[in-house]
Amino acid sequence: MEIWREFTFEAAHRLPHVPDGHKCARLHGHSFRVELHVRGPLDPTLGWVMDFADLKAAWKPLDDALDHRYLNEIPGLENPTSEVLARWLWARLAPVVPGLSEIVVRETCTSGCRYRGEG
Ligand SMILES: Nc1nc2c(c(=O)[nH]1)N=C([C@H](O)[C@H](O)COP(=O)(O)OP(=O)(O)OP(=O)(O)O)CN2
Ligand SMILES: [Zn+2]
Repeated sequence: MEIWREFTFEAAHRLPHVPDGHKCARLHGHSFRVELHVRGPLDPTLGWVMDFADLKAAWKPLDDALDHRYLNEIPGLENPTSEVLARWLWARLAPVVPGLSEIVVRETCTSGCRYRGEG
């Protein structure tokens, strides 16, 4: 079974490697949305895969690191695309969230990235 919890944070970024004239080279901000998915067996007594509160606790240090920040200044996020951010989050969350199966990063309502720990 799989559960998920969604988190949001506000941050600014710019994409330094886009072609000349690309709008994303300019400093701008997003209300980022992040889904953390966890896959595992249903505990027969507790009736859950994992307490949603445990996901919230795992997210807290990431929120502290990202919310109301300029992402480009954060080590590892010098080119803060959704893809780079998803991989950056995975590296920090996989060691502390057993069964982490997927991270979804949404920059806007219509675009985002789904990452399952592959290359
Ligand atoms: N593969 C990726 N492409 C783009 C990323 C990204 O992270 N990965 N990021 C951006 C920009 O950050 C941009 O802010 C978001 O892109 P886009 O969806 O194009 O933004 P809009 O909502 O403004 O889209 P419109 O259709 O132009 O309204 C760009 N590409
Ligand atoms: Zn952007």
